[in-house]
Amino acid sequence: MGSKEGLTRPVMVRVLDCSPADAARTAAVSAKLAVECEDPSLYSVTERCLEDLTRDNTDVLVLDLETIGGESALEPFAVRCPSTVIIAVSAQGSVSRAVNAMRSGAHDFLTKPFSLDALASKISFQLDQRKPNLSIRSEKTHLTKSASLEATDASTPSAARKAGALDQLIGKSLPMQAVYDQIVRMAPSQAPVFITGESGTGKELCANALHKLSDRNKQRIVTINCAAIPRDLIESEIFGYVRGAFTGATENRTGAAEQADGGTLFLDEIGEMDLMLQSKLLRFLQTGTFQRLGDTKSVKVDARIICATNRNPLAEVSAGRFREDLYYRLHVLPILLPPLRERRDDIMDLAQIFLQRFSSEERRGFKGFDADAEVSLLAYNWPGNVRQLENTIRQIVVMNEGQSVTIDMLPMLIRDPSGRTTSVIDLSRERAKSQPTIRPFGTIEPLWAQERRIIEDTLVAFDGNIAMAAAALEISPSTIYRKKQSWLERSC
Ligand SMILES: Nc1ncnc2c1ncn2[C@@H]1O[C@H](COP(=O)(O)OP(=O)(O)OP(=O)(O)O)[C@@H](O)[C@H]1O
Repeated sequence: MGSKEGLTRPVMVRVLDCSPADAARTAAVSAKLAVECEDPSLYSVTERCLEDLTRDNTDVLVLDLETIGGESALEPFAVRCPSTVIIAVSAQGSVSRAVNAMRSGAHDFLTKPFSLDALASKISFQLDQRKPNLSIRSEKTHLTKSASLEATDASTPSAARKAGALDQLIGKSLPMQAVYDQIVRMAPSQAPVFITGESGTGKELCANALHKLSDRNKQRIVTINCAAIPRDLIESEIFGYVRGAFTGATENRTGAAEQADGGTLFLDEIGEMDLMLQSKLLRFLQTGTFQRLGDTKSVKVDARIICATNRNPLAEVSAGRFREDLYYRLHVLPILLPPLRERRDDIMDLAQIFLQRFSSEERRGFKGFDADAEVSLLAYNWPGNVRQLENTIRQIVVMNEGQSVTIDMLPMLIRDPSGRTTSVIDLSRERAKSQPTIRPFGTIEPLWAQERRIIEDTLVAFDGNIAMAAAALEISPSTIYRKKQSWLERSC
């Protein structure tokens, strides 16, 4: 078996098929490829395969759709190994199945039974597109570094950490190690990165690490939070405007896209962007050019796009709130940040580092947590994720003295075992029950006022943190911003 020019290590092929005979037959494709292959790994159980994808290097993954539960179950595979060639196979081939499989992350599709030559040719075509990636050195294999990674001297998560690019991200759990690996692999690329994850899971930190590890790090990363800016101002924030474009535009202003020229444009909470602006962003992605508001000239900009959302982007597409074509333009390199409750191994590491940081900032002598406090921190569900843990530890440090954090220093919400599963909404309902609002008999509180009370209660419970309150209420932060604005307007 010869080695193709440009490939510097054996290719790793994995096959997932609940029929061991089919899996073995498919795996024989490795003998037909014009590249050197390691012994293929065969799986009949989805979970085992997913585990190995998180841990080890994978170049080619052949997935039987009946085994994984259909094409909609493909996404976790694509998310875990964004640079792997994924070929979906199925005994029930149809055009719509093939299209759906490719939309969910497969690179190609074959109907069973297929010839090994057909499979080999599809794999070879895809591998040819990825030659540079195949020379990336992974921690577990011995490969040659790619030129761009050498430039930042951060071709592995541990090298990236040594170089300081991952310093802000704390957590050694397996899901976070997989995230670090994705960051390191995706950073040198020019393709857009799409980060998803609940509020407070570290999406902004992740975007900053991607920028720091890229060869664009000499230029700026410019962040626009689409939820925090009123909708009618987002366009001018991103694309800028010229004097006279609207009332109050007294001078020309460059937008975030121009400021990010040569660097990175990070569009946080992109799910909040309205459909008209989504079209303009799509045109910018397609052409690299845009017009400032009120201008007729086009501006050309070279900015790498990273975007993030705490919504489910595919559900937003289905609901018609997010353009499908924009989704596929942006969703090239996906990163999914796991919620804290799914990586409990990280809770005490994070808590300890926050405790040290805030003790030193606030001149307190805290050194650690006693056993009961630790048990409560570990048992709590953390709906506001790392941000909630960080705020909780800061609050404890500010409000208490001592060497060890004890259970009575924890907020009631976390310390009360019966409250561990109690949501903030439940708490505000309890509060409403115990302190009924006194209103004249027969009057009914208007809906907006009731809504305002619930939102304000939740904000109090989360120390005014809008993102966390929004997550607990299962609404978007922009809804809270807009409601606050409307209450202000009512009181004027
Ligand atoms: N892995 C982590 N290590 C250390 N700090 C973290 C980590 N993840 C998040 N944080 C901290 O939690 C807070 C929220 O992080 P960040 O803003 O990146 O989250 P996010 O997912 O972008 O939130 P949102 O969706 O609300 O914008 C920040 O103060 C950040 O420093």
